[in-house]
Amino acid sequence: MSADSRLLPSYADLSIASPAERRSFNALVDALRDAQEAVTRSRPSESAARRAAALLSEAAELLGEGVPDSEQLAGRLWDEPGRAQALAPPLYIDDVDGTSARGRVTFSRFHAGVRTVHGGALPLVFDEIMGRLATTSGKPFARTAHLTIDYRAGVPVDTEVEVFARVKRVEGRKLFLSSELCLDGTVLTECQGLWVQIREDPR
Ligand SMILES: CCCCCCCCCCCCCCCC(=O)SCCNC(=O)CCNC(=O)[C@H](O)C(C)(C)COP(=O)(O)OP(=O)(O)OC[C@H]1O[C@@H](n2cnc3c(N)ncnc32)[C@H](O)[C@@H]1OP(=O)(O)O
Repeated sequence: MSADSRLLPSYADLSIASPAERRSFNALVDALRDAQEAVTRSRPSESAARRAAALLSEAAELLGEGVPDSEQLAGRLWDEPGRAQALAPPLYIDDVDGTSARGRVTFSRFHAGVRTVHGGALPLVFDEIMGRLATTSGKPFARTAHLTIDYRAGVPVDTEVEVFARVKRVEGRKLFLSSELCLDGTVLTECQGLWVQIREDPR
C-alpha cells in the first residue's frame, strides 16, 4: 500500500518497518481484533474456554517479552486504518487537509456498553481524528489538553458511521477543534477539543 502523505501526521515515520514486516504485523493485529470480538460474542463451554485461553497464552508466549517502546510497531503504522493497535476500532481516514478531516468507523460488540457503543470508547475515535487533524499539513507535534463530549444519541454497533472534524480557531500554540460522529446525517455524538503544541518535541 502506498501511503498518501497528506493523511499522515508530521511525526509519522514510515521507515520503521519494511513492507513485508508491516503486512505481517498488521495481520497479527487484525487477528487480535478478531479474537477480542470472538471472546466478547462467545459463551463457550468450559473446555472450549480453557482451550481458547491456552491458545491465546501460547500466542503471547510466542511473541516474547517485547522490544523497547521506541521500537514497537503497535500504534505506529500510520497509513493503516487503526494504525496497528487493537484498543480503538480501525478508523478509516478518507481525507485530511489543513482545516478539516473526514473518516469512517464501525464499532463492534467489543466496544459496546448496553446495546450501544460504550461512552468511554467514543473518545478514542475523536482523539484519533482530531489528533490527526491537529498534526497534519505541516503542523508541529501537539498533545490533547482537553476534550468535552456530548452524547446525543446511542451509537449502534456493527454499523459504519461517519466522523468529521474541523479546526475552529488557532490561538498561538492552542488549536481548538470540534468533531462529530454521524449516521445518515444525524449527529449522534459530538466533541470539542483543545490541542496544545508542545514547546519541545520529546521524540
Ligand atoms: C488508541 C490508542 C492507541 C495506543 C497506541 C499508542 C501508540 C503510540 C503512538 C504515538 C502517539 C502520538 C500521539 C501524541 C498525542 C498524545 O500523546 S496525546 C496524549 C494525551 N495528552 C496528554 O498526555 C497531554 C498531557 N498534558 C501535557 O502534556 C501538557 O499539559 C500540555 C497539554 C502539553 C500543555 O503543556 P504546556 O505547553 O506546558 O502548557 P501551558 O504553557 O501551561 O499552557 C499553554 C496554553 O494552553 C492552555 N491549556 C493547557 N492545558 C489546558 C487544559 N487542559 N484546558 C484548557 N487550557 C489548557 C493554557 O491555559 C495556556 O493558555 P494561554 O495562557 O497560552 O492562553
